[in-house]
Amino acid sequence: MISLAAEQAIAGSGVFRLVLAGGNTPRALYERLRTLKTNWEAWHIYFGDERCLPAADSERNSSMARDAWLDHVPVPQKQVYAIPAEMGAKAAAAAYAVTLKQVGEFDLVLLGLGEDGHTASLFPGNDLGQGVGSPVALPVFDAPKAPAERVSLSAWRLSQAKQVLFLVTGESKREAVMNWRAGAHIPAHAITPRLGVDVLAESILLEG
Ligand SMILES: O=C1O[C@H](COP(=O)(O)O)[C@@H](O)[C@H](O)[C@H]1O
Repeated sequence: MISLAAEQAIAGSGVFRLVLAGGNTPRALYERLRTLKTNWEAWHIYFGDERCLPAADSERNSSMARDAWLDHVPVPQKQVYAIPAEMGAKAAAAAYAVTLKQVGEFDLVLLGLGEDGHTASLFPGNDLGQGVGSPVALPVFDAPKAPAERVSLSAWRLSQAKQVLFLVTGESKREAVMNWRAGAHIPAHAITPRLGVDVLAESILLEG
């Protein structure tokens, strides 16, 4: 799906605008993408969320993506738009909104799903930035998963995408997926691109 989305976007507009998920789930996929035959010069890489840690901290989502994939392919460095979370959540959210100012619809947004239903760094009970005209990026100070301070694209901005693909792996995510399927308003439910979302669920026994 990623390779097809890239081909179609590059054929249509000359660029492929991809938003990356963080966490552990996408690591294996990112490693596989190292061998993809594509025009890497056309790829523009954004991040759905980031943890407020020093720039090269190994727990950062951007570090994982670089280590697993981006440092191994010739994507121009200036086309990897990391969230400057080392500045602190508020300043980084404002700076990333400026970075995204000239960027229209993303071609593909990759997202994960936490056991509590969070996606990117949009956690249950927090402002998800769902309404039209919500801020592009939200500072988060009380994430229940460490670190507490983070930056997340809003649900509204993540939904400005031609395609959205959730990557979900492991039994521990089953309840969240079942709740989502049953219509529960978990944060993932707030991602509403015009063509809907795709969910790739691996190693999860789904009933019904
Ligand atoms: O903290 C985060 O969690 C979610 C899910 O991560 P996973 O390790 O369970 O796959 C991730 O999508 C998000 O980007 C990340 O910051």
